[in-house]
Amino acid sequence: MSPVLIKGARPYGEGDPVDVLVEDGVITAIGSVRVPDGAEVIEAGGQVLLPGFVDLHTHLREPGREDTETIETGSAAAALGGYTAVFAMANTDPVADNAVVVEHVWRRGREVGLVDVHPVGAVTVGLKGEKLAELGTMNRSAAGVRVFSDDGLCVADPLLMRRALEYSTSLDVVIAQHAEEPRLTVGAQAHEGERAARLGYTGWPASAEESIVARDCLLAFHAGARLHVCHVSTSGTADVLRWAKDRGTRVSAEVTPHHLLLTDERLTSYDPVNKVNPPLRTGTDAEKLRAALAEGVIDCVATDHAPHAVQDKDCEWSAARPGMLGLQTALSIVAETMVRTGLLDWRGVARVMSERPAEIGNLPDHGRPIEVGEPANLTLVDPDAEWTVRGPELASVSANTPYEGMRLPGVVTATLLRGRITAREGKIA
Ligand SMILES: NC(=O)N[C@@H](CC(=O)O)C(=O)O
Ligand SMILES: [Zn+2]
Ligand SMILES: [Zn+2]
Repeated sequence: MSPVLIKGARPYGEGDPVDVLVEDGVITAIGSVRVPDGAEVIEAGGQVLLPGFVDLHTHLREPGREDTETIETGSAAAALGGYTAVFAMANTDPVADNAVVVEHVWRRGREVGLVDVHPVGAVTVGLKGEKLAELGTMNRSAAGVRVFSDDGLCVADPLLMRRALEYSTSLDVVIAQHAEEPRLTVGAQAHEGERAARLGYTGWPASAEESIVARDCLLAFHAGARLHVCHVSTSGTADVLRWAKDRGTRVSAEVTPHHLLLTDERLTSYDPVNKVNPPLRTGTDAEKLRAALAEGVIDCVATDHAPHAVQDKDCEWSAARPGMLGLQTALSIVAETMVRTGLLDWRGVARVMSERPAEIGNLPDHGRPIEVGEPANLTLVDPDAEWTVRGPELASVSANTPYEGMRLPGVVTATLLRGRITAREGKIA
């Protein structure tokens, strides 16, 4: 593997530009560095250098729905979006609820080699919410599963959730919950509020999320277990998290880029590209979520990248599947909602997109400081450049981006995985 010299980059967007030399997958020099023989040179021109992003919440759809995304195409989207590691959710077909499936996903991710693909294991067999899957077997498999979730569905039974949390403590793994009380969201189509009412959609109330988060925080507290809350969407959930953290609960939480930027005002377009679970909420929710992320009450950003086929999106709202693409647009949405607004600086972006997710997902080689001797998982971002989102040009098989045609700030210009360039100038290397 040839050395890579990143010339004139600003780590965390701070200070004067420096050269960063990468050899054998490790950062070996930072400062003013002479170009070594055979080195690939990246002229950074003062761009922002960050630790490679880590996504705790991705749907890669393989096995089962390769017509919408594969581990290969999803990995490409991730690398182009600045990611060096992703956690692939278990709601595949077959479900990733056993060692065979999680090892398959993990191996395929390694073969593709663009990002580290860490399979999430299901909490319950077949995501049915009836009995616990063999968490220990998945944890001890080659895939080394460290995050478990029934995402797409909520582990609604409190006894089962309690057992999962208690069992998780002996494995030192985290249970990630899709917080949705199913009894409160029967037939739900959109955020419960004035807009949904006017359009005649059954509402998805904030309380369906908040009641599960409150319950789970209490269960986790009493079990001494680690809980991770997926895609926080309401300001009330942020309040519950603040309370739970204050009393010492081992809880972490993520917010998606779309819940930071988009609101239920989008409903009036009737375009199912805006249908997602949990639904787009109000402008006040989005504002409070941004503040909670800046404050650390919400730990990190996760994409909930959810590719869907044309026939599952280009249809009547009520028949459409929920979910939207996220991997290639996440950095730009964070730049727009958090950096341009002054809520986070680039060091803060490193925290919410790399360091915290790596800690929560227990990835010791990711989210590391940009220092000599550290693994070279790195992302170079041009903070001043802008680009226009075009669904069909994204690397995903699917094209269901809610940002179609939008001009966004922040362009990922290079991604390095263990010292190897995986993406460069918008192309897979
Ligand atoms: N977010 C979504 O709307 N959809 C996800 C499932 C999920 O994250 O709950 C999917 O798998 O399509
Ligand atoms: Zn979910
Ligand atoms: Zn999801």
